[in-house]
Amino acid sequence: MLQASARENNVYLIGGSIPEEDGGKLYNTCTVYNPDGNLIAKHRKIHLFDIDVPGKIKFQESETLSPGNSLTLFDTPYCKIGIGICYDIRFAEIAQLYAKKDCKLLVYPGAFNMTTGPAHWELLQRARAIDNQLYVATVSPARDDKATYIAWGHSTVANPWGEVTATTEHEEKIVYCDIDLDYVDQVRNQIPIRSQKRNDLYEVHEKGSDS
Ligand SMILES: NC(=O)CC(=O)C(=O)O
Repeated sequence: MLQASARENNVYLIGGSIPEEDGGKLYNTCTVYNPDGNLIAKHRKIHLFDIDVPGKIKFQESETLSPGNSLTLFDTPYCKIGIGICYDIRFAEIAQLYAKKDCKLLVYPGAFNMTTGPAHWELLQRARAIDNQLYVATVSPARDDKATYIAWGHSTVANPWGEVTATTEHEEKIVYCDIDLDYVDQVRNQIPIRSQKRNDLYEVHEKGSDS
C-alpha cells in the first residue's frame, strides 16, 4: 500500500513504525519508498523502550522486540534524510551522526505517551533540531483513549532555529510544512558550531589511565 501510494503520488514516502518479523525475531520497523515505489530504506528501532516511571508508566519493549543495529539514512534530490523511531530521539548521538553525514532533515515516527509526551516530545525535537541545525519532523498516531497504550499525538516539525513550524494536537490530522534547505545553511553560517567543535576535548578518559 505504501509502495503504491509513493508511486501514484510521485513522492518519497516514509511509513509509520510497524512490527516486522524476520528470522523468528520481531522488530519495530519503518520503511521508506521512492517515487518509483521502490523500497530504499528500512529502519529498525535501535533503542528499545524499557523504562519505569513509578506510578505513571512501565514499559518493557525488549520482552517482545529485538533492537535494530544500524543507522538509516537515504538520499533524495533535495537532501539526505535520517530516520529514527520514537525512543531513538532521546539518543542525541544518533542525530549527531546523521548531521555529520550531511542530513538536513531527520524524521522520527513515534508514539510518546501521556506521561512523557507532554513533558518531553516537543522539547526533544527542538533540542535535536538546535543541536544539529537541521529540520526534525515527528509523526505520531492520533490519540485513542480506549487503547492500552495511549499516544500523546502532536505530530510536529521543528526548524534549525528550534522553532515549531507546524504541529497538531492529539487528533487525526495532516501537518504540512516547507523544508527550506537554504535556511539550514543560513543558520549553520550564522552560528557555526559545526566548525567550532573542540573534538580534542570530547573524549572521556579515566583519571590515572594512560590513554
Ligand atoms: N514509546 C517510546 O518508544 C518512547 C517514549 O514514549 C519516550 O521516550 O518517552
